[in-house]
Amino acid sequence: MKSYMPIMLDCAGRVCVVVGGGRVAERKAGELLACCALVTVISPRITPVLKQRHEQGELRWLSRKYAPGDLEGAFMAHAATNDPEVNRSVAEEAAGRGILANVADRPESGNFIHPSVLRRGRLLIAVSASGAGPLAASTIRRKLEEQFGTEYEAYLDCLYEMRKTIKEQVCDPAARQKLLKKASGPDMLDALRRNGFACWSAERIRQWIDDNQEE
Ligand SMILES: C[C@@]1(CC(=O)O)C2=NC(=C\c3[nH]c(c(CCC(=O)O)c3CC(=O)O)Cc3[nH]c(c(CC(=O)O)c3CCC(=O)O)/C=C3\N/C(=C\2)[C@@H](CCC(=O)O)[C@]3(C)CC(=O)O)/[C@H]1CCC(=O)O
Ligand SMILES: NC(=O)c1ccc[n+]([C@@H]2O[C@H](COP(=O)([O-])OP(=O)(O)OC[C@H]3O[C@@H](n4cnc5c(N)ncnc54)[C@H](O)[C@@H]3O)[C@@H](O)[C@H]2O)c1
Repeated sequence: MKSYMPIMLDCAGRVCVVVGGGRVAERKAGELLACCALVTVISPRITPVLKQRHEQGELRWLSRKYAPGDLEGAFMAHAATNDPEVNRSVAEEAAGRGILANVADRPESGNFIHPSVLRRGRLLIAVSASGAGPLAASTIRRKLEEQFGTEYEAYLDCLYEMRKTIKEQVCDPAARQKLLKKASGPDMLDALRRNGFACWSAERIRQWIDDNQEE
């Protein structure tokens, strides 16, 4: 069985090339734009959504067929055309340049695959069936959507503020570690739930630190 390394990749400001302009290219470009990559789509035809995003200045579109050399300067490439030969050429160029490549029709000729993704603000859950079947991954992701509702966005935003304040205000390493552990535990989720998931004020956070430091 193929075993993949899961990582969270920072693509912000990096040139990511998507070859092809159909439904699959649209999905991959969407994920890239969600993480602030500089997206270039190369395809004679593109979907209405990609066209709109191009018109809004969100991505670059080269309205032509792929040509070898198009990956120069790219951080990552997606081969997502409906022509297996073209996808193979893109994969070969990417391999020659040593860049990250995802190949839609022959995943084994690239060096990464996409998981099914659930985003709740800072919370990101990625599910992969390691190539066994994308629809299985997306079914599991849908189940997780029920379990991890939209409240997790507010919860993690609040936790972020709490951790920042704890790090700023508590110098003693042992006390700090104890508070960070407590803030990340299930009690905090319950406390926020009781409060309708409204984020605590800076004052309320400081109060919580004082109360819990004394224990
Ligand atoms: C999860 C998701 C993420 C995403 O793409 O962003 C994803 N595919 C999704 C949808 C989807 N894929 C396919 C259909 C049509 C129905 C069907 O055929 O089943 C649909 C449904 C649709 O399009 O709506 C067909 C398909 N997919 C691949 C092949 C080629 C092959 O397997 O060899 C073929 C046959 C093509 C053909 O025969 O023409 C390959 C891959 N697809 C992967 C990911 C990677 C493995 C992930 C894993 O196993 O964990 C991998 C290996 C490479 C990659 O793409 O990175 C996304 C769901 C998003 C969500 O809903 O959450
Ligand atoms: N990995 C996945 O998630 C997944 C899911 C479904 C399908 N697929 C596979 O992905 C591929 C694309 O699927 P789709 O539904 O987006 O297809 P599609 O037919 O909707 O789009 C294909 C796109 O490729 C472009 N194209 C064709 N030749 C080109 C060239 N020489 N240079 C640049 N662009 C070119 C076309 O203009 C079109 O925009 C297919 O091979 C399909 O088997 C993968």
